[in-house]
Amino acid sequence: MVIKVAIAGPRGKMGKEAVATVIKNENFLLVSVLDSKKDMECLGDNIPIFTSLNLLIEQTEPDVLVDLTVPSAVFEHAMTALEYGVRPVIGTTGFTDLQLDTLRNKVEERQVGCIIAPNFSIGAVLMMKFAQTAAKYLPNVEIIEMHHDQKVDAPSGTAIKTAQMIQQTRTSMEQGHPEEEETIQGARGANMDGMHIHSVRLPGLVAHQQVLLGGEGQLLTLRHDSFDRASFMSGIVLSIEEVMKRNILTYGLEDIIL
Ligand SMILES: NC(=O)C1=CN([C@@H]2O[C@H](COP(=O)(O)OP(=O)(O)OC[C@H]3O[C@@H](n4cnc5c(N)ncnc54)[C@H](OP(=O)(O)O)[C@@H]3O)[C@@H](O)[C@H]2O)C=CC1
Ligand SMILES: O=C(O)C1=N[C@H](C(=O)O)C[C@H](O)C1
Repeated sequence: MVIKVAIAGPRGKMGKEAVATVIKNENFLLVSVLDSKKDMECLGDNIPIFTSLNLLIEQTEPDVLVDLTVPSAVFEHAMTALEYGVRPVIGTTGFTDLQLDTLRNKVEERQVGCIIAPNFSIGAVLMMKFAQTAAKYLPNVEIIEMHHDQKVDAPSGTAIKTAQMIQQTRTSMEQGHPEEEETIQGARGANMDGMHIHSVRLPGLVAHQQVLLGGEGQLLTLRHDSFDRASFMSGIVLSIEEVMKRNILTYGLEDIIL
């Protein structure tokens, strides 16, 4: 069966790559795209562009909506898609806990699959999994995520997901000196359950993360680098295929890939 796919954010850095990936996959048919401004009638290959998700769904009937947009738009896109029975595959980051819970309830109510993947690259998923295992033995954790300077959310979705996975194995505790004080606010980064997350934004970067795990006289460093957005494409293909088989909300690709 050919899977009918729509993509939100087709002119973005990720969206462009995803459009090319879906078009060249013979098991998928790109039926439409959702843009914030319709300054073209059609994308190449006569793919219609919509600015209204409702109209896009009613007129082109996709099976799956791939969202690669912005934190301020993605939640509404996902809720609308689920309402229509269209399965979201979401790469966009910046969800609040409340939004994730609301989506989970919506998926349960509609019984329609939804995949939220903070990171589509296999290397990043492995890094998160290895960090989760390591933190059981080395519970002093600092996460340093580094991205291009056009990124709007901080910390990255990958860093948040990494810390959440580590929380499942690490005994909850504060780190550093009990009386430590910041001379400049923010110097110790964000504090998630005692773990510290530091966000670096620089031109020239794509997506990079280090997880530092300290112990007595030792340091374990786990590092992943995406040098090119091609690194995310096989995860998008897998998610489109997998979301068609599921009726639950899947948050993170570790349960699918590993
Ligand atoms: N899960 C993963 O593996 C990855 C996730 N990401 C995430 O994907 C998202 C996109 O990243 P990236 O491509 O770098 O960002 P870009 O800023 O390059 O692209 C975002 C695109 O979304 C469009 N857009 C904004 N609002 C809407 C809307 N309401 N409807 C439709 N389109 C809209 C923008 O159009 P305009 O500028 O005209 O408003 C723009 O073309 C981010 O949240 C990022 O964190 C990125 C890489 C990997
Ligand atoms: O904005 C990006 O570029 C990326 N966003 C995702 C995140 O927030 O973790 C995934 C990847 O790191 C690239």
